[in-house]
Amino acid sequence: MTQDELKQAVARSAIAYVEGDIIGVGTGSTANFFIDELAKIKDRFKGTVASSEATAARLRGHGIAVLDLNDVAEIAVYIDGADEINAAGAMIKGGGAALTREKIVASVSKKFVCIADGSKLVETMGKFPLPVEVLPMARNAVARQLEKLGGQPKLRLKAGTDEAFVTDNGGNILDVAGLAITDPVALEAQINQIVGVIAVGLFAARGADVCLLGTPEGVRTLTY
Ligand SMILES: O=C[C@H](O)[C@H](O)[C@H](O)COP(=O)(O)O
Repeated sequence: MTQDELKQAVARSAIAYVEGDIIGVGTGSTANFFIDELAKIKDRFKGTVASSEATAARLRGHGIAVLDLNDVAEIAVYIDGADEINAAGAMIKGGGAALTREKIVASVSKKFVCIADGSKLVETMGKFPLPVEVLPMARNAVARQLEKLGGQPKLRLKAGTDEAFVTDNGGNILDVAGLAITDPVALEAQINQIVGVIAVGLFAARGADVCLLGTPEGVRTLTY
């Protein structure tokens, strides 16, 4: 099975977790497969809250309503991919630069269902560089603080240019390599304290409740 086939399989399995009127929808290639599956049952719910402009555009392209989070009191389930996930359901996210909105939508959702191909399950997180969204004026100041934590931050660039990548929120991203994340909850709290950080792509204090993991033997369900 290809990685895309594994992603498609978990996206299909995630449909069983869709509940309530409003669905929280993540960002990325796995989330995109999920959106395509969600379109097939769009008469079963009222609308969605999107974690990025790209996700909102794909949902609207399928004729699915996208609501402003300010108009939504409660989300039963949030479904999204991850760059890494550990045995406790803590994740690194933000490879697709949507970490801040993903964290916000996840924070108001009762259940977080992570959908990922098997390669994302790791023992110790940190091989995937940890994305940190920062205010542009603070990017060098934040980078110096991240170095003190043992990381090697690198400013994410717009593909094929030497200009800084700009997120949906007007922020920049520092991708921090070299961290062996043995205590994700503590590191998330520590990075959140750095002035100039908008959000860190560690989802540990609020991790996944369920992970649907695509493997060649089938979809494994991990619950936390
Ligand atoms: O910012 C992007 C998100 O956190 C994605 O959920 C994450 O990067 C995983 O993406 P993919 O499903 O493309 O591997």
